[in-house]
Amino acid sequence: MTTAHAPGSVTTVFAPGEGSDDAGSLGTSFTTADGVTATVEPAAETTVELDGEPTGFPPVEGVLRRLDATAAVSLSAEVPVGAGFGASGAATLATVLAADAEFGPNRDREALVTAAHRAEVEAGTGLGDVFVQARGGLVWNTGDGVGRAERTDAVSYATYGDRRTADVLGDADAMARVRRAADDAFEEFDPAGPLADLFDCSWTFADRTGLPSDRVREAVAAVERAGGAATMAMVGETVVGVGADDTLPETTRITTEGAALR
Ligand SMILES: Nc1ncnc2c1ncn2[C@@H]1O[C@H](COP(=O)(O)OP(=O)(O)OP(=O)(O)O)[C@@H](O)[C@H]1O
Ligand SMILES: CC(C)(CO)[C@@H](O)C(=O)[O-]
Repeated sequence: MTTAHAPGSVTTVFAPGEGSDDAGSLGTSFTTADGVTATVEPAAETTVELDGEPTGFPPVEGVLRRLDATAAVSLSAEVPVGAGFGASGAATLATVLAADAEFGPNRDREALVTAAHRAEVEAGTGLGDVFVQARGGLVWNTGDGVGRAERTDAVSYATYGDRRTADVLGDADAMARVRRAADDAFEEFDPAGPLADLFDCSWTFADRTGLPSDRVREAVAAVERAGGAATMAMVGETVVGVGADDTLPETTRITTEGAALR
């Protein structure tokens, strides 16, 4: 039995990449210390459980097929699933690291991360989360290559429900709005600046995409009234904020640690 952990990741601005699927998306994201743990054991056929309950998990099942492995996968999530924390990517990345260590043949890390990414793209559950989760930190690509900053800021959040990323990525009108709004947001982005400025600029992006629900809008407004800054975690019913500690009930922090065996 082998266990691996991958951090969650929150994407605040994104745009689909223009190149091959393997290039990942453009955007700004940060990894969260809270993530997903996967424990993998040999089994005649693949099964997945999440926090003790049997479930279907297409990108996890897909990445095992890519390794030509069958396994019993037990996932434990410290962040909500389907809520903008990249839990699907974290589950897939932790599974592929653990499965390769358990079954061999000890592929290099880049090959495993690429396999996780392809499984995410195929399932429609992510466009680049696993690259961020493999690295850790504040990670961005606004069109000039990947940048990374070692940040450990505290972040508060509230989650109001789940929303399938695949539904949003498959909506052509929504994605056209996303592309237009991202172009402007990338011009404002300053990776060395305070997180509050990133969240303000990200909220301008989110607002223009039309993706935030009324509940998300109300929570962002409440944080702003309390003197903080907040935005929507793409693509979930989740608000992340700084500077208004009591307004959002949960807390996590940016981690610089990427996915690893435990
Ligand atoms: N109990 C569950 N609730 C929600 N999703 C679940 C559950 N069990 C398994 N899944 C799977 O988890 C995946 C959730 O993927 P999705 O991309 O929507 O969310 P996420 O990765 O947590 O968030 P995001 O991509 O928005 O950051 C889907 O493949 C879904 O089938
Ligand atoms: C698709 C996405 C913007 C939202 O889940 C992000 O997770 C990504 O880039 O993989």
